[in-house]
Amino acid sequence: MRAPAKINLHLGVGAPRPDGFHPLTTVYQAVGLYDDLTAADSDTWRIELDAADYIEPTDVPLDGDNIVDRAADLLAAHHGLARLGDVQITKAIPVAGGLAGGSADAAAALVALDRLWAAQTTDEDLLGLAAQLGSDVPFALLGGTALGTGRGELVEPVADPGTWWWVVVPSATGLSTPEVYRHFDRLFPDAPADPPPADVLLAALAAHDPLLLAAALHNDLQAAAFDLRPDLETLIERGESEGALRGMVTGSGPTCVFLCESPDHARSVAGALDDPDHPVILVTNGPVAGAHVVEYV
Ligand SMILES: C[C@](O)(CO)[C@H](O)COP(=O)(O)OP(=O)(O)OC[C@H]1O[C@@H](n2ccc(N)nc2=O)[C@H](O)[C@@H]1O
Ligand SMILES: Nc1ncnc2c1ncn2[C@@H]1O[C@H](COP(=O)(O)OP(=O)(O)OP(=O)(O)O)[C@@H](O)[C@H]1O
Repeated sequence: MRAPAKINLHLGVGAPRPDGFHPLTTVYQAVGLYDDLTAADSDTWRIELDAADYIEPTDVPLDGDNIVDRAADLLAAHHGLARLGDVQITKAIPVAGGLAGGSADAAAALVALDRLWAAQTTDEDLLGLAAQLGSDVPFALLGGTALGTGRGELVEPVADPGTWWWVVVPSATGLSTPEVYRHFDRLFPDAPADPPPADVLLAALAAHDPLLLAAALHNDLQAAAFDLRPDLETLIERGESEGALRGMVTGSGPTCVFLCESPDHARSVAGALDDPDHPVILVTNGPVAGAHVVEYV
């Protein structure tokens, strides 16, 4: 199985609900950075990790705190099955980066274990289980480009013809998603109950106009991320002065993404940003498929 990272092209955040979650209007796009996951028959349960060289393996828990472990528990309980299998995660999505890497693994695990256990879970039930695992997990199943509402777990595909090019700049240290939301609450105690809508962004996507999209990119968590990590604002200013159409923090950060006109343009912006503070710079595109089976030959 292969599952993609996401970026949020629009992230409108409202005042916290009684359950503590924030109502969102978000536009997700799945981009071509992937975690791979395989699940094999076993009479025990085990998770192993193989991480890209820019990922610190100790950042990913391998015990019950791994979201794959939780996904397996939930799916097994749903069907009254025993949780058995050998799971191998090959991680390339930066950890705690705002790219929903854990959510990608959870989505991949649900689909891989459903096949391994011949459980034949319906799509509707898979989406329901995904939502219990995390707000970003249903989108990792769906992929493409989608409007997310509720706390982000209600997803529906939107029109996004063509391909967009992105430079993705992860950070050596992550940001905690709950901490960024808490800081948003401190900065914006009067946030509206209804999150800002995504209409302008959706129109830019449908028109496939890069300048319109650049102007429409929006992230209500960006101010909180900048406050916690002032270096991110400097990085975005640098990327834009190096010619990116627009730079933005994705999700709760700290990963920054830069919209570019073409693969060549993206490679040139990536080259200009390369420095000792940013040893990892990735060029990718979207939209791409959600969690899907890859047959290895
Ligand atoms: C920042 C985003 O990545 C944007 O897509 C998501 O909103 C985060 O989604 P996620 O990591 O799947 O988040 P969850 O695992 O559902 O929630 C983790 C924590 O983030 C905060 N959280 C998350 C989603 C949301 N709509 N409001 C929140 O306040 C809550 O403190 C929650 O306890
Ligand atoms: N399979 C996993 N991969 C990565 N992190 C995991 C995994 N399982 C549990 N975690 C824990 O979850 C935390 C958040 O990781 P993740 O990479 O999903 O963050 P994120 O990309 O910021 O998520 P989001 O964008 O959905 O808020 C990590 O710090 C780690 O402790």
